[in-house]
This record gives sequence, structure tokens and C-alpha cells, in this order.
Amino acid sequence: MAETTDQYLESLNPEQRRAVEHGIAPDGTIGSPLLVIAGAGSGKTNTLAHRVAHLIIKGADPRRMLLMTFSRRAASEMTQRVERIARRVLGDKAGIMTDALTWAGTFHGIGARLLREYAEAICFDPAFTIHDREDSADLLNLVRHELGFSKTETRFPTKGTCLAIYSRCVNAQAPLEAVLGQHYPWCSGWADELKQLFAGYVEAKQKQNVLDYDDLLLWWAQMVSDPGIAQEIGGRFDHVMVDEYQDTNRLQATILLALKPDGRGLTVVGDDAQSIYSFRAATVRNILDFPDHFSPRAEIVTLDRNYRSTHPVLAAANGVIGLARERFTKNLWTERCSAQLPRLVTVRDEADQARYIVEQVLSNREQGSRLKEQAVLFRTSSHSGPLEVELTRRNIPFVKFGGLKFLDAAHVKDVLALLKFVENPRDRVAGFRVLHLLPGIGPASAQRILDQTTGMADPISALAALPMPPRAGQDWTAFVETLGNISYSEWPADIERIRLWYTPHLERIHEDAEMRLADLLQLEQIASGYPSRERFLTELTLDPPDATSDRSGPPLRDEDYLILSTIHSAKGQEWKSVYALNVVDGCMPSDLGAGTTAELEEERRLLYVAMTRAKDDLHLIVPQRFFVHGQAARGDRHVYASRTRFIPDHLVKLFDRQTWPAANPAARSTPNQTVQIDIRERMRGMWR
Ligand SMILES: Nc1ncnc2c1ncn2[C@@H]1O[C@H](COP(=O)(O)OP(=O)(O)OP(=O)(O)O)[C@@H](O)[C@H]1O
Repeated sequence: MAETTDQYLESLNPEQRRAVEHGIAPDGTIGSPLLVIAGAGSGKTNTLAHRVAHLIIKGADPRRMLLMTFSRRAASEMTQRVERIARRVLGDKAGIMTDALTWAGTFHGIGARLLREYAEAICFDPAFTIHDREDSADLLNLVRHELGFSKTETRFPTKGTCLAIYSRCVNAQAPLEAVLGQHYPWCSGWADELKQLFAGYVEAKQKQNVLDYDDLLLWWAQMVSDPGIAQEIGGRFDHVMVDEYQDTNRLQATILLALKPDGRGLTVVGDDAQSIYSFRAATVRNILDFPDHFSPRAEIVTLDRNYRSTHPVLAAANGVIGLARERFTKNLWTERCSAQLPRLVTVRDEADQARYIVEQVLSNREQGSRLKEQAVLFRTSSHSGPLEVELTRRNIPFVKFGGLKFLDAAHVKDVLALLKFVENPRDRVAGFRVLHLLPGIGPASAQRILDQTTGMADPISALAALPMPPRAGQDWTAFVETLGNISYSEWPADIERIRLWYTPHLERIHEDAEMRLADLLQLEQIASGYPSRERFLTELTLDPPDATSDRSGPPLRDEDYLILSTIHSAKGQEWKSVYALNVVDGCMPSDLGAGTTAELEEERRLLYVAMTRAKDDLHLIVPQRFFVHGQAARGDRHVYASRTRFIPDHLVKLFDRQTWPAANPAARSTPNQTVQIDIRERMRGMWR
């Protein structure tokens, strides 16, 4: 039976309830801005979902709500939660109302939609395609060659570095010189050339009608710098809500302020202690400065009761974050008691680390805990290698999040490139990739073909009219025919046509064609869930599916499997048991992140994020030696490691310290190190 009063709010604590009910007046006037500082596991997601549901129940129009989350998955989970809450009052009408929440998505995704809608007002062609990071680096590289910078005597920064510099300037809205000085001092001597390169890059993008990731925010920010457009877009939404605000950058803050200059109807939620995306120029200042942008100041609600973790787990996490240099949120508290301290486990090396985890995971499963309730977290995707081998050997299914993405695979990129090329035939990066697939067409002829066609009014017809390249033969005819068919076919039939065209090339290029073909079928499956080619390409480029089931084969949805995830991808999630790999200096903090104080602080927050994912059971594992990653495939360089500096001696008492396996001298004697034979000497002796 439907609830009549606000019973659905009764499960909330007083602070959560204050955040949910803030500024909702019976006469429908829109309330003042709200900042919710929500500690880990304090019910941030739950609170935001209740707020949206409460707004809908009290009569707000879901079509006039803009809800921005960190990933598309988070947006759809949020919408489902809203529906579940609203259903208690609205019954079946709840589904209709939440289906009308069409403006829920990521900042970049929403930006892309608005730019298409307002393209005319900003003199832009709405049929633009979006370059992912790799496409952007390729285009930048092309411009770098054209300007002759790749042939400089001293080494010009690589395409990846150039893109990172460009991206930071754009997102942090900082001048090139400042970015070079602060983050890339070794590139400071190239400031003039980099400026030329970036100017050329911007020109190339415009000519080809492509935008990169950063452009989606940059163009959006530029668009709303026009007060008329800002008012028009801002006026479409009564409520603008942003989750994970600690991981937004300056451009995103600029956009929000332009949409809602007086802050009415604006809600942002976040936790400064979990800010882990500064490499994307996210700044924790956004959340700290938010209240003072408005007059009167934004209302602040702090959620500091943690519902997720037991007291000992939380005490250890509080201990780690308590040593942070700058802190704004208070310590979290919980009522969940337990006698089990988190474990700090010393193992000999990464192989033992993997064995320890398997032993624990299986013993938990024996005791009734599903694999899915357990997660192994790591700083960098490559750290899980030895564990993946052990899991595969022991037949334990797992799914890995973070690291290599499905869409990074060459064959998936090939198919998407053709789709992108049909969508926007001026996109030279896509065109180049596709032409390069044809036998007999090398880089020079691909460039020549694009030169002859991309400037034409109808590049695809122009391409079809070109004389057949001498060495391409029948492959050329099939290609041109396919292009023609796709540009007129109905979505999602296009993608099947492309697969049929691509299959012989796949078989020619890759030995393991059969496996790769399975990925393409999966891509087709994903595509059928999107209403149009444009939406499919946009959404997929902006927020690619990130699970790879690696060697274990793709598990079915309702099967049980262990979760492996980078800490970054574990954001917002929780598990009964959590195992953190390589809690040693060099991994946490990572060697790469141990430069500046700010970087080091972010590494500390990463460990905090990992620890606060655990509900009952937390294992931090410290291998005494580990292999240095990034060396040649079978390199065997290893280093001796020490416990992370983020857990100094005085915090160790918060943990149950263990050594695994328990010392057993008979079973595991260390090799006798006294010299018995000197083989090197023998070898030399052979030639004397
Ligand atoms: N009022 C409440 N009463 C009981 N349980 C709650 C309450 N609010 C939240 N929880 C529970 O607390 C846990 C954490 O909630 P949620 O995932 O919303 O936290 P979060 O703040 O988003 O966490 P994080 O920022 O660490 O990702 C969930 O299991 C949720 O069901």
C-alpha cells in the first residue's frame, strides 16, 4: 500500500533528512544552494537519491532536473534508487516520473548533448564526433609532424606529454607557462613550440569537426559565458545536483556558476577526504570554496556517521587520514562494533600475496560469503598480474575493473572508427585508421585519399568517385560499397554490416580472430541498447564499459565472481571483505605520485578510499619484495619494499599484524647463502 506521509524519510538520520528536505517549500519556490559534505560510507548516494525522490513526490518536474554524476553507471543506479523510493508513495506512477529524469548523466555527456542542441547559436556543426584520448594524441602527433617538431635536435615532448600539458591548461584554466613551471619543468624550454602546436591542434579539430574530451567542458563553459545562452540553459532546470563534487575541476565549477549564478536550486555533494582525481585537474578547492560563491552563503550539511564499516576498520581509516596535511571533514563515527581489527599482513613476495588472498577468499566462501562480496583493490592495473594467474590456476572466476578497457582493443577500435567516419567523414583520425585496414593502402596513400575527399561537401560520395587505388583491388570496392550502404541504413543495422565487412580483414590481421569476433558481437549487443548511432558513439567514447574479464572468460550476470579493481574504479562501492595489494612505499604512494606534497597527499587519500570500501573485513598486504613493473616482459628486477609511510609505527596498533604463512622453518628454510660453488669462476676457467 502507498505511504501517505513522509514515512519514506524515517530511515534517514537527522542530518541526512536535513539535506533531503532543504529548500523544499510547499508553494514550490526553489531553495537556496546546498553543500553536503559527506564522509565515506555516510550515505551520500542514499541521501541524494532521497532528495531527488522527495523533490518529485513534492511536485517538482523531473524533466527540469539536471543530475550529474561521475559515471554513467552511477547515474543509472541513482535513477533506479530514486524510483524505488518514489514507488513507496507514487506506486506505479514512479516509473513514469523517473523515466522523465532524462538529464541524468556525466558532466561530459550532458555537455555533448547541450552542445548539439545549441550548435547553431555557437556557429557549430552539430554532427561533430568525439575523440577519445588516443585519437586526440594521434591528431596532436600529426600536427607535431606537420610543424616539424618531431625532428628537433633535442627531444621534443612525446605526444602523450603534449596532450597531458594541453589538457591541464584547459581544465585548470591555467596559462601554459604556469602549467609547465609547476608540473612539467623539463618541458619549459618548449613553451613557444607548444603554443604553436596547440594552436595547430585546435585548428585541425575545427576543420575536422571533432571535439576532444576537454572540449566538451571548455566549449560548454564558453557557451554559457554568453549571459543570454547561460540564462536560457540555466532556466531549463529548476534543480541542478552534482555528486562527487570533490572530483570536479575549475571548468566544471565555472559552468555550474554560470547556469545558477545565485545558487538557487543548486545542490553539490562530496567528500574532500576522497578527492583522488587531481591528475584530471580536479581541485578540492571547488568544494571548499562553494559556500562563499553565494550571498547569503550556501547551507552546509555534514554527514559524519558511517554506516558501512565496523569500528576497528573505521578507526584505522581515520588514523590514516588523520595524518593528512590539510583536512576539512571531521572523523567519522559508527555504531557497528566488532572485535576484529583490520589485518596488516606481511608476505614474502607477490606470489605469496596472491596465495594468501586465494586462501582467505576461499575460506570466506566456505563460511557463506559470496565471491562478489569480496574485492581486491590495487593502485595500478598491472599490480594484479600474479593474482590473476593464481585465480585462473585455481579456477576462481573474477572480473577486473579499471585498466585495459574493452574499447582499447584494436579490433573494437577499428569497427568504431568506421562508424565514426560514417558519422563524420571529416574526422581524419577515424578515416586514417579505416583506410589503413585495407591491404595495399599505406600511410601516404591514406593521407592522399583523405586530402582529396575530406574538404568536399559530401566526402563519402567523393571517396566512391575516386579511381580504385591500384593495389587495393576488390577490397576497395567492398569498402566503398559498405560505406555507401551504412550511411543510408537504419541504426543499429549499421554495426552488423560493418562487422560483416570487417571480418575478412580481422581474419587476415589477427591470429586469434575468433575470440575477437566474440567481442564484436558483444559490441553489437551493447549498440542495440542505444537509440541512435550518434548517442551510441558519444556515450561509449565518454564513458566506456570498463570491465575486462581477462583470462577467466566472461562470467554471466548471475554467476558468482571475485571483484578485482583499481582503487580509482572502486570509488563509491563497498564490499564485505576488501584486500588491498602492495601496501608498500613505491606502490602506495606510487613512485609516480611521490613528487610534490599535493601528489603525496592524494596518494594518502587513495589508501583511505581503499580502506573505507570495507564493511567487516580489511586486509592490507605488505609483500617484502616485489617485481618492478614496466620492465621487459620476463624481466626479473625486484626491489625490497617497506610498509607504506602512510601507516607509521604509532598507527600499527590499530591493526592485527600477521606474517603469512606462519613461520615454519622446516617447511620453508631460506636457501643456504654460504658460497658452495662459484659458477662464474668455473665458466671463466673454461677458457684459461
Ligand atoms: N540512514 C541510514 N540507515 C542505515 N543505513 C544507511 C543509512 N544511510 C546509508 N546507509 C548505508 O550505508 C552504506 C553507505 O551508503 P552510501 O553508499 O550511500 O555511502 P556513500 O556516502 O556514498 O559512500 P562513499 O562516499 O564512501 O562511496 C550503504 O550500505 C547504505 O545502505
